[in-house]
Amino acid sequence: MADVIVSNVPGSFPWGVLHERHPALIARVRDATPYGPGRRGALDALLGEIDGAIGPLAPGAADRGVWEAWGSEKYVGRPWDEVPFLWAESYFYRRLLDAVGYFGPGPWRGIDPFAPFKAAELDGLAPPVAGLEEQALLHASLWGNRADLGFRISAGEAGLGERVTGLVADDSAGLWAVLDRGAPGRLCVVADNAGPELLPDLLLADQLLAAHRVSEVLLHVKPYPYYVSDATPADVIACLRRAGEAGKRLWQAMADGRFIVRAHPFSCAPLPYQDMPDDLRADFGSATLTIMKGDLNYRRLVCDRHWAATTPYATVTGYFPGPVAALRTLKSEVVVGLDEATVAALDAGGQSWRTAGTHALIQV
Ligand SMILES: O=P(O)(O)OC[C@@]1(O)O[C@H](CO)[C@@H](O)[C@@H]1O
Repeated sequence: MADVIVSNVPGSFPWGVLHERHPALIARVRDATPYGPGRRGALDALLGEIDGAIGPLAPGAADRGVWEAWGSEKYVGRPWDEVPFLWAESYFYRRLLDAVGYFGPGPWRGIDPFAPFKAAELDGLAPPVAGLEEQALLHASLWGNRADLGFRISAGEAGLGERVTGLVADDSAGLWAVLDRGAPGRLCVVADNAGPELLPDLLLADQLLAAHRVSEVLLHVKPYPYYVSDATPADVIACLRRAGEAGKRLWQAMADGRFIVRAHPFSCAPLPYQDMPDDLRADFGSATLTIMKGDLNYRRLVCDRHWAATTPYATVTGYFPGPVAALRTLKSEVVVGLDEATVAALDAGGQSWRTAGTHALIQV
Protein backbone atom coordinates (compact mmCIF):
# COMPACT_ATOMS: atom_id res chain seq x y z
CA MET A 1 0.00 0.00 0.00
CA ALA A 2 1.34 3.46 -0.93
CA ASP A 3 2.24 5.88 1.89
CA VAL A 4 -0.22 8.50 3.13
CA ILE A 5 0.71 12.04 2.00
CA VAL A 6 2.05 14.39 4.68
CA SER A 7 3.23 17.98 4.24
CA ASN A 8 6.73 17.96 5.72
CA VAL A 9 8.81 18.42 2.57
CA PRO A 10 9.54 22.15 2.15
CA GLY A 11 8.66 23.30 -1.35
CA SER A 12 6.31 20.35 -1.99
CA PHE A 13 2.69 20.95 -2.97
CA PRO A 14 1.19 19.99 0.44
CA TRP A 15 3.80 22.06 2.27
CA GLY A 16 2.87 25.06 0.11
CA VAL A 17 -0.81 24.62 0.96
CA LEU A 18 -0.15 24.68 4.71
CA HIS A 19 2.55 27.35 4.73
CA GLU A 20 1.51 29.64 1.86
CA ARG A 21 -2.15 29.06 0.91
CA HIS A 22 -3.49 28.99 4.47
CA PRO A 23 -1.79 32.22 5.63
CA ALA A 24 -2.97 33.96 2.43
CA LEU A 25 -6.49 32.71 3.08
CA ILE A 26 -6.50 33.98 6.67
CA ALA A 27 -5.51 37.42 5.37
CA ARG A 28 -8.32 37.37 2.79
CA VAL A 29 -10.93 36.29 5.34
CA ARG A 30 -9.73 38.99 7.79
CA ASP A 31 -10.25 41.68 5.13
CA ALA A 32 -13.54 40.44 3.69
CA THR A 33 -15.75 40.84 6.80
CA PRO A 34 -15.69 43.58 9.49
CA TYR A 35 -14.75 41.32 12.37
CA GLY A 36 -13.98 43.01 15.69
CA PRO A 37 -10.82 42.66 17.77
CA GLY A 38 -11.84 39.28 19.25
CA ARG A 39 -12.27 37.52 15.91
CA ARG A 40 -9.25 39.27 14.38
CA GLY A 41 -7.14 38.19 17.35
CA ALA A 42 -8.34 34.60 16.94
CA LEU A 43 -7.42 34.68 13.23
CA ASP A 44 -3.97 36.03 14.11
CA ALA A 45 -3.55 33.27 16.69
CA LEU A 46 -4.42 30.65 14.07
CA LEU A 47 -1.91 32.22 11.69
CA GLY A 48 0.74 32.12 14.41
CA GLU A 49 0.03 28.44 14.98
CA ILE A 50 0.76 27.32 11.43
CA ASP A 51 4.49 26.86 11.97
CA GLY A 52 3.94 25.25 15.36
CA ALA A 53 1.70 22.63 16.94
CA ILE A 54 -1.95 21.92 16.08
CA GLY A 55 -4.24 23.53 18.65
CA PRO A 56 -7.55 22.19 20.03
CA LEU A 57 -11.09 23.10 18.98
CA ALA A 58 -12.78 25.98 20.81
CA PRO A 59 -13.85 25.07 24.36
CA GLY A 60 -17.36 23.63 24.31
CA ALA A 61 -17.33 22.80 20.57
CA ALA A 62 -20.40 20.67 19.94
CA ASP A 63 -18.52 18.44 17.50
CA ARG A 64 -15.51 17.79 19.77
CA GLY A 65 -16.50 14.11 20.14
CA VAL A 66 -16.92 13.77 16.38
CA TRP A 67 -13.43 15.17 15.81
CA GLU A 68 -11.99 12.91 18.47
CA ALA A 69 -13.41 9.96 16.55
CA TRP A 70 -11.89 11.48 13.39
CA GLY A 71 -8.40 11.61 14.94
CA SER A 72 -7.98 14.87 16.88
CA GLU A 73 -6.82 13.05 20.04
CA LYS A 74 -3.99 11.58 18.00
CA TYR A 75 -3.00 14.73 16.11
CA VAL A 76 -3.67 17.80 18.29
CA GLY A 77 -0.35 18.95 19.78
CA ARG A 78 1.71 17.65 16.85
CA PRO A 79 3.25 19.87 14.14
CA TRP A 80 0.79 20.63 11.34
CA ASP A 81 3.05 19.26 8.64
CA GLU A 82 3.73 15.90 10.29
CA VAL A 83 0.15 14.58 10.25
CA PRO A 84 -1.72 13.38 7.11
CA PHE A 85 -2.12 16.29 4.68
CA LEU A 86 -5.80 15.52 4.22
CA TRP A 87 -6.40 15.66 7.96
CA ALA A 88 -4.37 18.82 8.57
CA GLU A 89 -6.03 20.73 5.76
CA SER A 90 -9.54 19.78 6.74
CA TYR A 91 -8.93 20.56 10.41
CA PHE A 92 -7.51 23.95 9.42
CA TYR A 93 -10.88 24.88 7.86
CA ARG A 94 -12.71 23.73 10.99
CA ARG A 95 -10.38 25.86 13.15
CA LEU A 96 -10.87 28.83 10.85
CA LEU A 97 -14.61 28.58 11.53
CA ASP A 98 -13.86 28.63 15.28
CA ALA A 99 -11.69 31.72 14.80
CA VAL A 100 -14.47 33.65 13.04
CA GLY A 101 -17.09 32.57 15.57
CA TYR A 102 -19.12 30.49 13.10
CA PHE A 103 -20.17 27.99 15.77
CA GLY A 104 -20.03 30.44 18.66
CA PRO A 105 -22.83 32.13 20.62
CA GLY A 106 -22.03 35.64 19.26
CA PRO A 107 -23.17 37.68 16.26
CA TRP A 108 -20.98 35.80 13.76
CA ARG A 109 -22.72 32.51 14.38
CA GLY A 110 -23.66 30.95 11.03
CA ILE A 111 -22.03 33.72 8.97
CA ASP A 112 -20.08 32.10 6.14
CA PRO A 113 -16.60 33.74 6.12
CA PHE A 114 -16.26 32.84 2.46
CA ALA A 115 -19.66 34.31 1.45
CA PRO A 116 -18.16 37.56 0.07
CA PHE A 117 -15.96 35.56 -2.34
CA LYS A 118 -18.75 33.20 -3.34
CA ALA A 119 -21.17 36.09 -3.91
CA ALA A 120 -18.70 37.85 -6.22
CA GLU A 121 -18.42 34.68 -8.29
CA LEU A 122 -22.18 34.22 -8.42
CA ASP A 123 -22.68 37.83 -9.53
CA GLY A 124 -20.31 37.29 -12.44
CA LEU A 125 -22.04 34.13 -13.58
CA ALA A 126 -23.35 34.13 -17.16
CA PRO A 127 -26.95 32.87 -17.58
CA PRO A 128 -27.05 29.15 -18.41
CA VAL A 129 -26.92 28.14 -22.07
CA ALA A 130 -30.00 26.10 -22.96
CA GLY A 131 -30.09 23.06 -25.22
CA LEU A 132 -26.63 21.58 -24.60
CA GLU A 133 -26.12 17.87 -25.31
CA GLU A 134 -25.53 15.60 -22.31
CA GLN A 135 -21.85 15.05 -23.16
CA ALA A 136 -21.35 18.84 -23.35
CA LEU A 137 -23.10 19.21 -19.98
CA LEU A 138 -20.82 16.55 -18.53
CA HIS A 139 -17.78 18.46 -19.76
CA ALA A 140 -19.16 21.75 -18.42
CA SER A 141 -19.55 20.09 -15.03
CA LEU A 142 -16.02 18.67 -15.27
CA TRP A 143 -14.29 21.93 -16.22
CA GLY A 144 -16.49 23.86 -13.81
CA ASN A 145 -14.16 22.37 -11.19
CA ARG A 146 -11.58 25.02 -12.11
CA ALA A 147 -13.84 27.41 -10.19
CA ASP A 148 -12.05 26.75 -6.91
CA LEU A 149 -11.39 29.85 -4.84
CA GLY A 150 -8.93 28.18 -2.46
CA PHE A 151 -6.82 27.18 -5.42
CA ARG A 152 -7.01 30.67 -6.92
CA ILE A 153 -5.64 32.17 -3.70
CA SER A 154 -2.44 30.18 -4.28
CA ALA A 155 -2.41 30.70 -8.03
CA GLY A 156 -2.11 34.45 -7.28
CA GLU A 157 -1.73 37.07 -10.00
CA ALA A 158 -0.89 34.49 -12.63
CA GLY A 159 -4.34 32.93 -12.14
CA LEU A 160 -5.22 29.62 -13.71
CA GLY A 161 -3.23 28.34 -16.68
CA GLU A 162 -4.94 27.66 -20.02
CA ARG A 163 -6.93 24.46 -19.90
CA VAL A 164 -5.46 21.68 -22.00
CA THR A 165 -7.60 20.13 -24.72
CA GLY A 166 -8.13 16.41 -24.21
CA LEU A 167 -8.34 14.60 -20.91
CA VAL A 168 -5.57 12.64 -19.19
CA ALA A 169 -8.14 9.84 -18.83
CA ASP A 170 -11.58 9.80 -20.41
CA ASP A 171 -14.03 7.05 -19.52
CA SER A 172 -17.13 9.08 -20.27
CA ALA A 173 -18.40 6.19 -22.44
CA GLY A 174 -18.15 3.95 -19.35
CA LEU A 175 -20.00 6.55 -17.28
CA TRP A 176 -22.97 6.66 -19.67
CA ALA A 177 -22.94 2.86 -19.94
CA VAL A 178 -23.26 2.50 -16.14
CA LEU A 179 -26.03 5.09 -16.02
CA ASP A 180 -28.02 3.37 -18.76
CA ARG A 181 -27.71 -0.11 -17.24
CA GLY A 182 -31.19 -1.31 -16.22
CA ALA A 183 -34.16 0.91 -15.39
CA PRO A 184 -33.47 4.59 -14.59
CA GLY A 185 -32.28 4.79 -10.99
CA ARG A 186 -30.71 7.13 -8.47
CA LEU A 187 -27.74 9.31 -9.36
CA CYS A 188 -25.62 10.55 -6.45
CA VAL A 189 -23.58 13.67 -7.12
CA VAL A 190 -21.01 14.58 -4.49
CA ALA A 191 -20.70 18.29 -5.19
CA ASP A 192 -17.58 20.37 -4.82
CA ASN A 193 -17.50 24.13 -5.43
CA ALA A 194 -20.48 26.49 -5.44
CA GLY A 195 -21.36 28.98 -8.21
CA PRO A 196 -19.54 28.33 -11.50
CA GLU A 197 -19.06 24.63 -10.72
CA LEU A 198 -22.41 23.95 -9.09
CA LEU A 199 -24.39 25.61 -11.88
CA PRO A 200 -23.28 23.12 -14.57
CA ASP A 201 -23.73 20.28 -12.04
CA LEU A 202 -27.34 21.38 -11.61
CA LEU A 203 -27.89 21.74 -15.35
CA LEU A 204 -26.61 18.19 -15.84
CA ALA A 205 -28.87 16.89 -13.06
CA ASP A 206 -31.87 18.67 -14.58
CA GLN A 207 -31.19 17.28 -18.04
CA LEU A 208 -30.79 13.69 -16.80
CA LEU A 209 -34.02 13.95 -14.82
CA ALA A 210 -35.90 15.58 -17.72
CA ALA A 211 -34.67 12.90 -20.15
CA HIS A 212 -35.66 10.15 -17.63
CA ARG A 213 -32.11 8.87 -17.81
CA VAL A 214 -32.21 8.88 -13.99
CA SER A 215 -35.25 8.71 -11.72
CA GLU A 216 -33.75 10.69 -8.83
CA VAL A 217 -30.72 12.86 -8.07
CA LEU A 218 -29.19 12.92 -4.60
CA LEU A 219 -26.82 15.86 -4.23
CA HIS A 220 -24.33 15.80 -1.37
CA VAL A 221 -23.06 19.21 -0.25
CA LYS A 222 -21.13 20.42 2.80
CA PRO A 223 -22.98 21.07 6.08
CA TYR A 224 -20.81 24.15 6.76
CA PRO A 225 -18.32 26.37 4.89
CA TYR A 226 -15.25 24.45 3.80
CA TYR A 227 -12.27 24.79 1.42
CA VAL A 228 -13.42 28.34 0.61
CA SER A 229 -15.86 27.79 -2.24
CA ASP A 230 -17.35 24.39 -1.39
CA ALA A 231 -21.12 24.33 -1.82
CA THR A 232 -23.44 24.33 1.22
CA PRO A 233 -27.27 24.08 1.11
CA ALA A 234 -27.48 27.91 1.06
CA ASP A 235 -25.24 27.92 -2.05
CA VAL A 236 -27.53 25.38 -3.73
CA ILE A 237 -30.54 27.66 -3.22
CA ALA A 238 -28.58 30.69 -4.49
CA CYS A 239 -27.52 28.76 -7.58
CA LEU A 240 -31.01 27.41 -8.30
CA ARG A 241 -32.21 31.02 -8.43
CA ARG A 242 -29.59 31.67 -11.14
CA ALA A 243 -30.31 28.53 -13.13
CA GLY A 244 -33.25 29.84 -15.19
CA GLU A 245 -35.83 27.24 -16.31
CA ALA A 246 -33.62 24.38 -15.12
CA GLY A 247 -33.58 25.98 -11.67
CA LYS A 248 -37.38 26.14 -11.64
CA ARG A 249 -37.67 22.48 -12.65
CA LEU A 250 -35.19 21.42 -9.98
CA TRP A 251 -37.04 23.54 -7.41
CA GLN A 252 -40.15 21.53 -8.25
CA ALA A 253 -38.17 18.27 -8.25
CA MET A 254 -37.04 19.10 -4.71
CA ALA A 255 -40.67 19.53 -3.71
CA ASP A 256 -41.50 16.17 -5.36
CA GLY A 257 -38.56 14.38 -3.74
CA ARG A 258 -36.83 13.59 -7.05
CA PHE A 259 -34.01 16.01 -6.31
CA ILE A 260 -32.68 15.56 -2.79
CA VAL A 261 -29.99 17.63 -1.09
CA ARG A 262 -28.03 16.11 1.78
CA ALA A 263 -25.46 17.81 4.02
CA HIS A 264 -23.91 14.85 5.80
CA PRO A 265 -21.28 15.57 8.52
CA PHE A 266 -18.87 13.15 6.84
CA SER A 267 -18.78 15.47 3.81
CA CYS A 268 -16.49 17.69 5.94
CA ALA A 269 -14.55 14.81 7.50
CA PRO A 270 -10.75 14.80 7.28
CA LEU A 271 -10.83 11.18 6.17
CA PRO A 272 -10.92 9.07 3.02
CA TYR A 273 -14.26 7.72 1.81
CA GLN A 274 -13.00 4.29 2.75
CA ASP A 275 -13.87 5.28 6.35
CA MET A 276 -17.43 6.41 5.53
CA PRO A 277 -20.19 5.64 8.05
CA ASP A 278 -22.89 3.08 7.31
CA ASP A 279 -25.67 5.54 6.39
CA LEU A 280 -23.49 7.15 3.73
CA ARG A 281 -22.41 3.73 2.49
CA ALA A 282 -26.10 2.89 2.11
CA ASP A 283 -26.70 6.13 0.14
CA PHE A 284 -23.91 5.39 -2.31
CA GLY A 285 -24.80 1.72 -2.41
CA SER A 286 -28.35 2.57 -3.48
CA ALA A 287 -27.22 4.60 -6.51
CA THR A 288 -26.87 3.44 -10.09
CA LEU A 289 -23.86 5.74 -10.16
CA THR A 290 -22.10 8.19 -7.84
CA ILE A 291 -20.26 11.11 -9.42
CA MET A 292 -17.48 12.52 -7.25
CA LYS A 293 -16.72 16.09 -8.20
CA GLY A 294 -13.39 17.80 -7.81
CA ASP A 295 -9.91 17.41 -6.51
CA LEU A 296 -10.51 17.00 -2.80
CA ASN A 297 -13.19 14.38 -3.33
CA TYR A 298 -10.74 12.57 -5.61
CA ARG A 299 -8.10 12.62 -2.92
CA ARG A 300 -10.62 11.25 -0.43
CA LEU A 301 -11.79 8.62 -2.92
CA VAL A 302 -8.25 7.31 -3.52
CA CYS A 303 -7.22 7.77 0.15
CA ASP A 304 -4.65 10.57 -0.50
CA ARG A 305 -1.66 8.30 -0.88
CA HIS A 306 1.48 8.36 -2.99
CA TRP A 307 0.10 5.93 -5.60
CA ALA A 308 1.96 5.28 -8.81
CA ALA A 309 -0.10 7.06 -11.48
CA THR A 310 -0.56 3.76 -13.31
CA THR A 311 -2.25 2.03 -10.32
CA PRO A 312 -5.65 0.88 -11.63
CA TYR A 313 -8.58 3.13 -10.61
CA ALA A 314 -10.74 0.04 -10.01
CA THR A 315 -8.21 -1.40 -7.53
CA VAL A 316 -7.98 1.77 -5.46
CA THR A 317 -11.73 2.45 -5.44
CA GLY A 318 -12.78 -1.20 -5.08
CA TYR A 319 -14.06 -0.59 -1.52
CA PHE A 320 -16.73 1.85 -2.77
CA PRO A 321 -20.24 0.42 -2.30
CA GLY A 322 -21.38 1.04 -5.91
CA PRO A 323 -20.17 2.33 -9.27
CA VAL A 324 -18.26 5.59 -8.79
CA ALA A 325 -17.09 8.11 -11.38
CA ALA A 326 -14.54 10.86 -10.76
CA LEU A 327 -14.86 14.21 -12.56
CA ARG A 328 -11.86 16.30 -11.63
CA THR A 329 -9.43 18.92 -12.78
CA LEU A 330 -5.99 18.05 -11.42
CA LYS A 331 -4.97 20.41 -8.59
CA SER A 332 -2.93 18.14 -6.32
CA GLU A 333 -0.31 15.46 -6.93
CA VAL A 334 -2.47 12.38 -6.48
CA VAL A 335 -3.58 10.51 -9.55
CA VAL A 336 -4.28 6.88 -10.46
CA GLY A 337 -5.57 4.98 -13.48
CA LEU A 338 -3.37 6.52 -16.17
CA ASP A 339 -1.57 4.49 -18.79
CA GLU A 340 2.21 4.50 -18.96
CA ALA A 341 2.46 6.31 -22.29
CA THR A 342 0.22 9.13 -21.03
CA VAL A 343 2.26 9.57 -17.85
CA ALA A 344 5.52 9.57 -19.81
CA ALA A 345 4.22 12.20 -22.24
CA LEU A 346 2.87 14.40 -19.43
CA ASP A 347 6.05 14.08 -17.35
CA ALA A 348 8.13 15.01 -20.37
CA GLY A 349 6.31 18.34 -20.33
CA GLY A 350 7.09 18.99 -16.61
CA GLN A 351 5.35 18.08 -13.34
CA SER A 352 2.86 20.93 -13.14
CA TRP A 353 0.20 18.92 -15.04
CA ARG A 354 -0.64 17.30 -11.71
CA THR A 355 -1.29 20.52 -9.81
CA ALA A 356 -1.91 23.43 -12.20
CA GLY A 357 -5.63 22.88 -12.82
CA THR A 358 -4.94 22.76 -16.55
CA HIS A 359 -5.64 19.03 -17.00
CA ALA A 360 -8.74 17.02 -16.24
CA LEU A 361 -10.04 13.47 -16.11
CA ILE A 362 -13.19 11.38 -16.16
CA GLN A 363 -12.73 7.95 -14.59
CA VAL A 364 -15.16 5.17 -13.77
O1 LIG B 1 -11.70 19.99 -4.36
P1 LIG B 1 -11.34 21.12 -5.27
O2 LIG B 1 -12.14 22.34 -5.03
O3 LIG B 1 -11.35 20.70 -6.70
O4 LIG B 1 -9.81 21.48 -4.96
C1 LIG B 1 -9.35 21.65 -3.66
C2 LIG B 1 -7.93 22.14 -3.67
O5 LIG B 1 -7.82 23.46 -4.15
O6 LIG B 1 -7.49 22.11 -2.36
C3 LIG B 1 -6.62 21.02 -2.17
C4 LIG B 1 -5.26 21.42 -1.83
O7 LIG B 1 -5.30 22.20 -0.79
C5 LIG B 1 -6.51 20.26 -3.40
O8 LIG B 1 -7.26 19.14 -3.25
C6 LIG B 1 -6.96 21.27 -4.40
O9 LIG B 1 -5.81 21.99 -4.77
